[in-house]
Amino acid sequence: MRLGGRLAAAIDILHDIEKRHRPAADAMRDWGLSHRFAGAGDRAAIGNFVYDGLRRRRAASWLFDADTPRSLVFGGYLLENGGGTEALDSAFTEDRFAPPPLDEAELASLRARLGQPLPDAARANVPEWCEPLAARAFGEVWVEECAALADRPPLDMRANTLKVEKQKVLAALARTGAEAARIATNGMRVPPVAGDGRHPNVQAEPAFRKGWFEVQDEGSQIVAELAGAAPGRQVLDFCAGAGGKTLAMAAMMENRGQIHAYDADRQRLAPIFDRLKRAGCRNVQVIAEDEALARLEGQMDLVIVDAPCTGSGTWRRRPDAKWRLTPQQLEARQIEQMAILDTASRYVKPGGRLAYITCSIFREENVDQARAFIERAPAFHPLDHRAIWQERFPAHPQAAHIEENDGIMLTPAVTGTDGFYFSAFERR
Ligand SMILES: C[S@@+](CC[C@H](N)C(=O)[O-])C[C@H]1O[C@@H](n2cnc3c(N)ncnc32)[C@H](O)[C@@H]1O
Repeated sequence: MRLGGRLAAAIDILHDIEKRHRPAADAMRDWGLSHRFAGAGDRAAIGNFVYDGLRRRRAASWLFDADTPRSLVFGGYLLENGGGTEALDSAFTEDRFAPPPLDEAELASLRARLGQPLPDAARANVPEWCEPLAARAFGEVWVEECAALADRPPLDMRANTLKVEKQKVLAALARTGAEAARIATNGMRVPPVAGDGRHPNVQAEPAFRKGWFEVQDEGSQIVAELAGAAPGRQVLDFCAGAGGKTLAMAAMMENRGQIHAYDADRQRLAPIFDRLKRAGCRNVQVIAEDEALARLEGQMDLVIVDAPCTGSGTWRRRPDAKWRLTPQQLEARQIEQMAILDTASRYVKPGGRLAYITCSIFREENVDQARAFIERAPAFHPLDHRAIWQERFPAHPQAAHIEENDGIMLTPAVTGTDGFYFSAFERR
């Protein structure tokens, strides 16, 4: 396929996403199934057009003065690749599968706006109702912080030290372009793709099948490290899901002590069994029965709550979720977070630690929850987050937003990772 056909395909996929309110990944997959002639390179390029348009929706629609699949794809293309309207001309003239060329209104808007500084709202690229939330979270740098959430993400991995050292994994992955990550101890990173490129399919590598590494955002690795799991401890991962944090903690514990992995939704735990086996984790007990959970009350050295949240910190990877999110969903997540913190705290033993994690950037799900929890649960007090960070990552004192009593915030702009929040409390 040539550029014109690829752009047209991206527009079709965005129409499908919009009309049927479905996740971008599902629409992409269905398009692939009904267009089997498209090769891997075509799919990657089309995927980039779809995701770039969604990441930069406000900027693209400002450029065209229209919020349509067409303006998202063309705008995303121009913003990502630079250049003027002539960059699109060849797509229209040399390909009969191309979308109709730019009309007078589109050209007029582009002539007036292309090359002009973007207004704040367009640069931030978040839904209008999220702007005050972002301003509350980041103060005067909210536009820069949100703009970084609209960039293409890197591909991050974690070397599994239960099996092998990071250097050996990096050597095995040499042809993928993976390098040591900046902060996470066992992190490895392939930088964001450029142009119509795509990330290597690392899960097809023999090293992956051997359990030498996991695909995991560096921010997720960092918060797992901050939680403080150590060999010999008794740990409850209360929202274990597919086990991303569980696996990282099992490696930190060198398979000594015990991790109890629980999730209210058993279906979410399904992938954990294969992952544990592949990674060689032998100290993880997946909790399937409520009685088994009840026996842990007041017994745990560490309970981690990787809470269900809006996922606003992951908008680089799931930009379609950014536009689907509603204030009602934010409110529902806050109510769940409160209830889960209260329940999970029962399992912490005196002197033990409760770690609260979200992949959200909103204070409403982060600091507000941490402070409200302390109010409700006087047996707990916040730990010194500066000390926790300094102990774990002494070489990177500036790499996160840290407030001593209020927790640690990782962001694409400051940490170079997805957005994450971490706070920890100790039971007296
Ligand atoms: C952010 S995800 C967990 C991701 C996982 N820890 C990882 O690192 O891969 C949040 C999880 O919380 C679970 N959850 C939601 N409500 C819960 C509750 N009341 N108690 C325990 N888990 C809950 C969800 O099923 C979901 O799997």
